[in-house]
Amino acid sequence: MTLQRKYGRDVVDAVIIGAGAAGGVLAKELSEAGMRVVVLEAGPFRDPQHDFASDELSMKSLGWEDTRIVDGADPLQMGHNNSGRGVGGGTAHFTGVFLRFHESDFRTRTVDGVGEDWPIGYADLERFYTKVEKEIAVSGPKHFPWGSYHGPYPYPEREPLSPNAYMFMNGCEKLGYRYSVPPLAILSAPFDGRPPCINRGFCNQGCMPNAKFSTLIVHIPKAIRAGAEVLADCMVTRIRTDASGKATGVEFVHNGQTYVQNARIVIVSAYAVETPRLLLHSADSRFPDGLANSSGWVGKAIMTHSSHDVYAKFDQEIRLYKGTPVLATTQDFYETDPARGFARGYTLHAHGTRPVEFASGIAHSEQGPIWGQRLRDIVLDYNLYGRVTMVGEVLPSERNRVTLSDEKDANGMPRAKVTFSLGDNDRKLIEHAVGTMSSILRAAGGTIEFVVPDTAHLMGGCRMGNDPETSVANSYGQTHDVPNLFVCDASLFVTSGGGNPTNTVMALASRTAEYIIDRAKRMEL
Ligand SMILES: Cc1cc2nc3c(=O)[nH]c(=O)nc-3n(C[C@H](O)[C@H](O)[C@H](O)COP(=O)(O)OP(=O)(O)OC[C@H]3O[C@@H](n4cnc5c(N)ncnc54)[C@H](O)[C@@H]3O)c2cc1C
Repeated sequence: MTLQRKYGRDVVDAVIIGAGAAGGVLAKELSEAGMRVVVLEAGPFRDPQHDFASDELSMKSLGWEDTRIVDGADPLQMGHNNSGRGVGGGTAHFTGVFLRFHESDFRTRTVDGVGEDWPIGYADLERFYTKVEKEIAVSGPKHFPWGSYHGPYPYPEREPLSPNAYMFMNGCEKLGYRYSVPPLAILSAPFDGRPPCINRGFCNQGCMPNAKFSTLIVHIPKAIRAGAEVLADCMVTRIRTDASGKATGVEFVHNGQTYVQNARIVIVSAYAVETPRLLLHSADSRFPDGLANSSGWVGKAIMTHSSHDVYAKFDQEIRLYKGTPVLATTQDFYETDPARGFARGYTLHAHGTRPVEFASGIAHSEQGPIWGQRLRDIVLDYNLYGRVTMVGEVLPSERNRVTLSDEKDANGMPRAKVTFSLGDNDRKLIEHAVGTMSSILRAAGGTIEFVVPDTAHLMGGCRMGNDPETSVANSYGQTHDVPNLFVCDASLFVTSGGGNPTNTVMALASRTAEYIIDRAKRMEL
């Protein structure tokens, strides 16, 4: 079937590659400012009521399932666990924990002598955090104990209706750790035609009732109302440039056919693996090492969060499937404490899980491998398990990177190769966090049974910075080499922070949108 296009023959103001967390924000902001915008999204345009199912296995399809080659000492597990595909991107099946970064996250080199400083600080993002949180009615506590922002959040905190959250709070209480219901991009009361959460607990399978925010249901519909054209199932395979070195548009594939979209500004919001992959693949005679890559930093310093889970067995039922997965959190271990012997820190969440994730997790736990009758016996006791999960800072390393492999995908694009190894500091941090998680579970009355190594979230690979020799883009995502080419997504992150990243991704996108609108008005782009 031929692709129906509104702006097919036009040079639009902006083409946005990827309709995820950042792409959604940009599409809404730019089109509401009167710019003519085309959004190209590799995955489908889903309807939550028809296309989301309360089914753990079938909803794995929300993840980016194309093959990626992984290597390094700690190869990352790709797919549903860390990338989304389809309008909404990762926000369609993310957990909805909506934290701000702390001030120290932007200055780890200065404060702790590790990582790198960002070219911006918390203060530069503060009003964008506030704007994004208000726009999607983030629910949160009246007083959040950690970081620079202590609330109140736009909507009241969620009732922690989850036995796992109560278990966690009980354990923290006994040990003297502070805890809180986290800020969540999940409604606690009706907002903008959407209902409050009814605790079905299928956040990671896509929220059918629309109580959980995603750009699929919030930003993209607003962008379309403002005139944006959103084309789903369109995989961008190349960014085009002209003889003067400016970006002129993109090539994309839909149903096996290649199309071109011309634009005055090209914005890549394809996430931490696909953004560097596309820039590297867009090499031409003028940019032989890939677009925006005169520094050699495209693809470098990709990061994840360490995300070990600790499971304990209790005498009473916990039922990890009940309610919103994360309803209790502590950031008491977020900042560097020299006595611990490593830099930076982590967030801990009481984190629910469904049976398939439980079974596949414990099967490769540090106590494993576990399979066969033993696995069946353990899963029969699923209701008795409680779980705590960490979100640990992983320091950037030049060696952790995305490159192009020799293998090609169905569109003839080289598959991404993702090389990743944890560093010494990362391992010490994990060991400490596993100790803290275990002590909380024990204090709550549980017996530790399984420690499951895991990672979550991707960041970096096109880091921002002031120095064009050691970074890909400035703090607005404008690439140093091609002034009308922007990167705007999690790949801009300089460090990973020790908390969930999406509020920061969206705040950065909101800031970039303001910059582009301002420059476009003054004809400077
Ligand atoms: C299971 C899970 C739970 C999570 N929980 C949380 C949480 O609780 N809190 C939190 O803060 N974060 C969470 N995250 C992380 C969050 O999803 C990401 O931080 C966020 O989505 C990143 O936004 P982005 O705009 O950089 O990329 P994405 O949202 O991933 O969007 C990128 C989009 O680009 C599209 N794309 C890629 N390549 C191309 C191409 N060549 N052409 C066209 N389109 C392309 C993709 O299909 C995708 O839709 C979670 C993630 C997962 C997977």
